[in-house]
Amino acid sequence: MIPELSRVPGVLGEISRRRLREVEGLQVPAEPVLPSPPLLSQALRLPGLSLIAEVKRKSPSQGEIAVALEAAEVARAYVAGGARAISVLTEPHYFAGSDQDLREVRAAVDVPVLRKDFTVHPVQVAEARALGASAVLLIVAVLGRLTASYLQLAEQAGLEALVEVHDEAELELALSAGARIIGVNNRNLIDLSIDRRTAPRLGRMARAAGFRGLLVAESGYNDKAQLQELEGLFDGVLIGTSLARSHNWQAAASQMTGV
Ligand SMILES: O=P(O)(O)OC[C@@H](O)[C@@H](O)c1c[nH]c2ccccc12
Repeated sequence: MIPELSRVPGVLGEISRRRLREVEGLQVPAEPVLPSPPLLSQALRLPGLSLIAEVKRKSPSQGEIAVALEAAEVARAYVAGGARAISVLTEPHYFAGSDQDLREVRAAVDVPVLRKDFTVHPVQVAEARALGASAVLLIVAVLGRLTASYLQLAEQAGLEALVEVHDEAELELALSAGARIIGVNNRNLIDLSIDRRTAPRLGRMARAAGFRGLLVAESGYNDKAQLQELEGLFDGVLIGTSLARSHNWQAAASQMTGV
């Protein structure tokens, strides 16, 4: 169940290999006492484009975004601004996230919480459940053919999965693995470049291939006008940097949602 990470190039390979070294010795956490969290799919099925707002302190592409932010406070403001789900980065080194951020966000808001991390080991799926996440991120460029196994693992743990793709071959893999929620990342995680044409292109391709599940466009959105081309094709949009960087998180989310 451990992906072959030596074949993953660029920054994505670097982060994933480091993450594996950090998590491989961890014990599977004891069964959570937390009640079942709300479903990400339900939030995405609401009418219009659902905003998944991300708690993000820094990133390899942007450097420092909002290093001092308080996760629960930001998440509450996002929800007040109309976000229908919260994404919490828990990778510690490149993104300055933590498991504690996720716990605090879970306790602070009622909407579904996505554990945004580089899933490279089964223990992370069990951990996500124990932390109160509704869903985990599965990056096809990292997991390759193991994507289907991790999807199963997530389902067994009572979690949904956002299956992330960036090109045609990854989309095909996600579809054949049986993904129900597909995220199309506009950012190339190997060289970190952004191309906002990626999401509409792969989104249309997924629908043309008969995909009836949920579609999320990810990365690189700075204002509401840029969301227009997603309407009617995507169910959700994942926004981090431009929201986290703003000085009024509620107003920034609200500007995107119209709430
Ligand atoms: O900050 P942005 O450009 O709004 O992007 C958010 C989110 O899509 C991005 O954080 C992301 C998408 N896929 C990832 C995988 C790992 C880490 C981070 C990500």
